[in-house]
Amino acid sequence: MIEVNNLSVSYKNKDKHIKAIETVDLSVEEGEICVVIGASGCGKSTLLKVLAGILKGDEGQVLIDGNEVNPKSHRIGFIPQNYGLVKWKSVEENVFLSAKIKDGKKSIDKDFYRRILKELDIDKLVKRYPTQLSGGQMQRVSIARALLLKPNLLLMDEPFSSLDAMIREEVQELFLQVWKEYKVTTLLVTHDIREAIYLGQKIVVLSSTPGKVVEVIDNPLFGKSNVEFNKEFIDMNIRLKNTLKGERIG
Ligand SMILES: Nc1ncnc2c1ncn2[C@@H]1O[C@H](COP(=O)(O)OP(=O)(O)OP(=O)(O)O)[C@@H](O)[C@H]1O
Repeated sequence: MIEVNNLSVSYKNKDKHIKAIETVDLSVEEGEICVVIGASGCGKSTLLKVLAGILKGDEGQVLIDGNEVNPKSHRIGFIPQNYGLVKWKSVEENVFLSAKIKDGKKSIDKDFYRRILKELDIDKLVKRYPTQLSGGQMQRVSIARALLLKPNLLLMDEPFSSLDAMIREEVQELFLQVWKEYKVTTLLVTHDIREAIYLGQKIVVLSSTPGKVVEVIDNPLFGKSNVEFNKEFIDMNIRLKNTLKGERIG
């Protein structure tokens, strides 16, 4: 279980002090997918970086199963917004990277590796380097790397944003399939309302900067495809839109 208690984070640049997140409380149950949605600049990436152990908060704490977050001891798969690929390593080496660091190359589940690469449609790109890939392809390599690690906690920062509509739906579905098999606790950040409704068992809405939690929704529409014209979906869409709009104005 992930617990974020009273978390505030700020950036200090020379004479400037930018508060990115203010007194955020949030919990994610074991095996749950929690989607965090909010306007651009509201602190979503900052929250994920603290959960990944890359950034420290000014106040508050982040606990994974009761222990302070520690990337060395916890198995955290992180898909950052800029994909986080190593430029001088091939696609294959990039995909192996996190699992290799954690467990050594010999322990990598090669069947799972082949399956993910095929389903993400990057199996023909394994010898290429990141500079030879499109944004959407780099995003899929980053997703493959995080999934191959078989993490206990998966942190995804707008992981499907560079994919075109058709591929996005396929990759979202693949993610749900893998999640159903491994039930990995997941925190996914997005500003796409449709994606939040499809992928979030729990949806947490953040206010505009500094990000505060304004609403937490247990989402009955989680994992349901082709529901865009159902009243329940339309109502949820309007509810989220209004909360986000209200927060931007307020
Ligand atoms: N390194 C930094 N130094 C100073 N300010 C920063 C830094 N990184 C982020 N910020 C500021 O902190 C706030 C939160 O940024 P963050 O990237 O977490 O937002 P976000 O919700 O992920 O945005 P987006 O949806 O556009 O990716 C913003 O006001 C941003 O300008």
